[in-house]
Amino acid sequence: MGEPINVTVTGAAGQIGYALLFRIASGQLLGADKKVKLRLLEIPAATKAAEGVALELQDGAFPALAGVDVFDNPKAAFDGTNVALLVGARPRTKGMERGDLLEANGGIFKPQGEAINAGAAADIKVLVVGNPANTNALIAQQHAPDVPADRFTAMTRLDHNRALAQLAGKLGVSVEELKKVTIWGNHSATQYPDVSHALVNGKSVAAAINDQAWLADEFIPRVAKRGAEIIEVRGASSAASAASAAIDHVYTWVNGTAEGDWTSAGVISDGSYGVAEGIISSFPVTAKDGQFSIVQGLEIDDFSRTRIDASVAELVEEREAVRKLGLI
Ligand SMILES: NC(=O)c1ccc[n+]([C@@H]2O[C@H](COP(=O)([O-])OP(=O)(O)OC[C@H]3O[C@@H](n4cnc5c(N)ncnc54)[C@H](O)[C@@H]3O)[C@@H](O)[C@H]2O)c1
Ligand SMILES: O=C(O)C[C@H](O)C(=O)O
Repeated sequence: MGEPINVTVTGAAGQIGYALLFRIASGQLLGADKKVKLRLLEIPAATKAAEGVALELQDGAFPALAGVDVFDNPKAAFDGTNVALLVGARPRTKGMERGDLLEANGGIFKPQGEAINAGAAADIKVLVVGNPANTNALIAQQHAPDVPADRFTAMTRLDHNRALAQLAGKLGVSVEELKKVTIWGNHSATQYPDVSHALVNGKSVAAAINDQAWLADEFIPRVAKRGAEIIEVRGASSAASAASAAIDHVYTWVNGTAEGDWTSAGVISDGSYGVAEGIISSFPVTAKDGQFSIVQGLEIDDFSRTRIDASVAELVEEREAVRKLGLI
């Protein structure tokens, strides 16, 4: 199995943490052939609860789990870490948009970025889940100048999975029959779930659905507002599905995308598709040898252009807002 891989999870005593940690311990984050050492970071008021989770992890007797440590200090928690899952942040409640959390949560990601810069392993990979995920990832990245910028990613895999599930339901197929679905932009209601390149068993999804009104007026808002729907129906923000998407994101990053397919992830923009350089935006990405690459050369029609531009404009505004708050 080789040396254990250090995985730091922030917000370890929270809802997502509880759903996530046991899946990591069972080997689903990186592959069952790799041992993991968990490093749980919490605020001081919640370290006791995190210690309780650590006891339960021990009780799972997971062969892939090489150890669990609990920290209340980011410098210690990120020291030598290979994979960092930045989950710890306040979730929104009914009636809020994720952007409303910028002021409440943004401050968490500056010291964490600095701690990653100071002590993480050279191969560090960071996934930001805490909302607003894209801009929080940007804040962390901006405070880690010695870490390659492409190691900071934000989670839009949950949106991607939601899109797959909605399309599979509409078409009466299994999710594995779908390929090349894309989420563009922000993990917010402005995101653009795009099926214009998507395939079902090798044929165009748009042609198979043959209903532009359903795509524009039902599918897109359903996916983009699913987080709010979960909060409304469940009474709390999504947790197990978010944990599942975090597992998928990192597993794909490390183990690669399948030939002829791609996934969606918030990655630093190099200006591809006219997306403002330097923001963390969701793109269609492939993964190979532990690296995400933005899929190049896709045709963007007028409908897609308008939607991508709207979400990117929101991300640029969020960047301005955190500049004004002195967070970057
Ligand atoms: N990107 C996505 O798709 C997605 C999906 C679901 C939820 N989320 C977001 O994930 C975040 C966590 O959600 P949750 O339901 O687990 O919330 P939660 O309130 O149950 O847990 C959050 C935990 O983070 C801890 N925390 C707060 N500040 C911290 C810090 N500075 N360092 C370490 N830990 C800290 C809290 O003590 C708490 O235990 C929220 O911001 C939520 O909106 C994102
Ligand atoms: O919507 C939220 O606030 C939680 C999360 O980002 C989600 O998409 O479920």
